[in-house]
Amino acid sequence: VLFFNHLDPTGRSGLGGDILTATQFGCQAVTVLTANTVQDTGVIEEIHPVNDETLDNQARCLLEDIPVHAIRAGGLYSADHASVIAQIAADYDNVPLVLYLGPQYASVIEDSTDDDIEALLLATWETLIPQAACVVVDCSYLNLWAPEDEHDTDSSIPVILQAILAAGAKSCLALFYPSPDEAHQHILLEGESRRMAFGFFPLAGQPESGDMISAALACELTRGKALTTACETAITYAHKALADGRKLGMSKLVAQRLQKP
Ligand SMILES: Cc1ncc(COP(=O)(O)O)c(N)n1
Repeated sequence: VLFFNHLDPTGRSGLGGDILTATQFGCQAVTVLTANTVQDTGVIEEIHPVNDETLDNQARCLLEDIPVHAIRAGGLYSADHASVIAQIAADYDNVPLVLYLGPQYASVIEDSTDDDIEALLLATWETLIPQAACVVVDCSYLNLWAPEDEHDTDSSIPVILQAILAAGAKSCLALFYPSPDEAHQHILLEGESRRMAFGFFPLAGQPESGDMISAALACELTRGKALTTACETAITYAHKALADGRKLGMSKLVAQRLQKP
C-alpha cells in the first residue's frame, strides 16, 4: 500500500502509524511524506509541507519499483499536493484510491492564507474526490472540507456527503455521523441508493480514528475484500486499537495499532 501522509513524530498519527497498521494487516507500507511537523501528543506547533516536485518524484519512484495495490491519500497541506496525487491516481487508475478527509490543519502552516486553503479544497474536490474508490470522512471535521458555499451551515453533513458522491467518488465512509439519538455511527454510502450502517462506536471524538480506519481499509482492499467487509474490519480494528490506547505523553492517547483486526 502506498501511503501519502504527514510525519507525526510521536507516532500517534501520520506515516509512523500507517506503517504499524499496514504491518498488522500483513501489508508492506511504502510511504510518501507530505509534511514534516513539530508536535507532541497534544499540540501541532509547526507544519512544513514538502514541495510538490519531491512528493511527485518519491511517489513515482516507488510506483515504478514496487507493485502497489492501493493508495491511501491523507495529510494534504497544499493544492499542489492534491494535484500531484490526482495525476498519479489518474496514471494508476487500476489502483484503488482511498482518500481521507479528517481534521485539517493547513491553517497552522506559517504564512498560509485563506486563498491557499481554498485552493486546497478546490483541488481536492475537483481532482481527488472524483477518482476515489472510497472517501473516508470524519463528520466532526467535514465542514473544514466543505466547498465554499457550504461553510457554516449546521445541517450540511448529508448535503456534503451527497456532494462527494455526486463529484464522482465511488463510495464514502462517513465516520461519526450524527445520529438522531446522539450516539455516533458510521455509514457507508455507495451510489444513489446503497446505504449501509455500521455499529455504534463508543470512542467518539478520537480524531485519529479516521486516519487509522482509512489506512486499514486501504490494506483490506489490497486483499480484494468487498468494500463493506473491508470497512467493517477497519472500524473494528480502530476501535480495538483506541480502546487499548496508552497515554504515553501528556495529552492524547497513542492507539495500540498492533492489534488483531
Ligand atoms: C500535521 C498533522 N496533521 C494531522 C494530524 C492528526 O490529527 P489529530 O492529531 O487531530 O489526530 C496530526 N497529528 N498532525
